[in-house]
Amino acid sequence: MKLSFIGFGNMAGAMAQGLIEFDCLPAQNIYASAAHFDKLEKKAATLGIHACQTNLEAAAAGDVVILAVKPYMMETVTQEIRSALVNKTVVCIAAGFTDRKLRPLLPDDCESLCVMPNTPIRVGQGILVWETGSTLSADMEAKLAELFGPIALIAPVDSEHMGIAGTIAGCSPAFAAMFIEALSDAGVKYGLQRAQALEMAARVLEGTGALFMADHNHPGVMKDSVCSPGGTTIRGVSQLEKDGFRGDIIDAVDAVMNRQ
Ligand SMILES: NC(=O)C1=CN([C@@H]2O[C@H](COP(=O)(O)OP(=O)(O)OC[C@H]3O[C@@H](n4cnc5c(N)ncnc54)[C@H](O)[C@@H]3O)[C@@H](O)[C@H]2O)C=CC1
Ligand SMILES: O=C(O)[C@@H]1CCC=N1
Repeated sequence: MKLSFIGFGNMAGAMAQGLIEFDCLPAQNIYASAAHFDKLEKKAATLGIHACQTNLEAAAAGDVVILAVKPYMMETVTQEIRSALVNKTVVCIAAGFTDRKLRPLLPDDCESLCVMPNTPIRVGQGILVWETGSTLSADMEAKLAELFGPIALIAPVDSEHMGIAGTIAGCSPAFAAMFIEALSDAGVKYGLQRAQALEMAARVLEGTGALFMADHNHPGVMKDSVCSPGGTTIRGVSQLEKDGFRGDIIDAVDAVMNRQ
């Protein structure tokens, strides 16, 4: 399979790197175009993929064309490459897109899918929110699931829930990074070296996530297993509740959803 990225920024780069490093696809099967060719060329050389001079050249090269520009550019870019999308598989990763919004931008003779990836796909720990009921053939759906399965949890959702699932998967790495930063700030405040505090904070998120994936215990049960009666942790938990920690997270998701 040959894969083309139209737009090769943070998200496309993370997807390509994940695919290559986890041996899902050889680098020479990946093509990309972007706004600035000189910048793209450097990135492409590091990964061993093909840098294309134009979007049309990149779109023509792939069996699967991944639309990875900003959402507001999608209309212009699809118009530009429309002729090259005939009989291709088109995958759109733009936030806020579902099949209903994407299809009018594409030629009739192509199959398409809307997904929402997240940046941890680069290290094989991603999520790929996947819109169900797409125009993909069963054969291509299986091929794409096989391609991305080793580097992402495939999360099928219906069109109505693409926005919220995309927010939980796609935006939350920023929220999680803020938690890591804040926890490390606290460590530094009490004298830890920044590098060690950051590694510990990141490992806490990684390890707690892994615990959940292993046991599927309710997070409340996981929290209780750390809080001894009259102990130290419950004091921190109590303060977080006073500060509205959980409400803040839900408010953050509301803020994203209200923008979509
Ligand atoms: N960054 C993230 O964590 C996630 C991003 N997305 C989606 O991925 C898409 C890309 O986002 P990022 O990679 O974060 O943005 P970015 O700003 O890092 O990358 C955008 C890319 O588009 C290129 N570009 C700009 N104009 C172009 C044109 N006319 N033709 C071809 N390429 C052009 C830029 O050169 C750049 O390579 C967006 O639609 C976003 O909603 C989805 C999930 C997560
Ligand atoms: O903030 C953004 O626009 C993109 C969508 C999901 C993550 N980043």
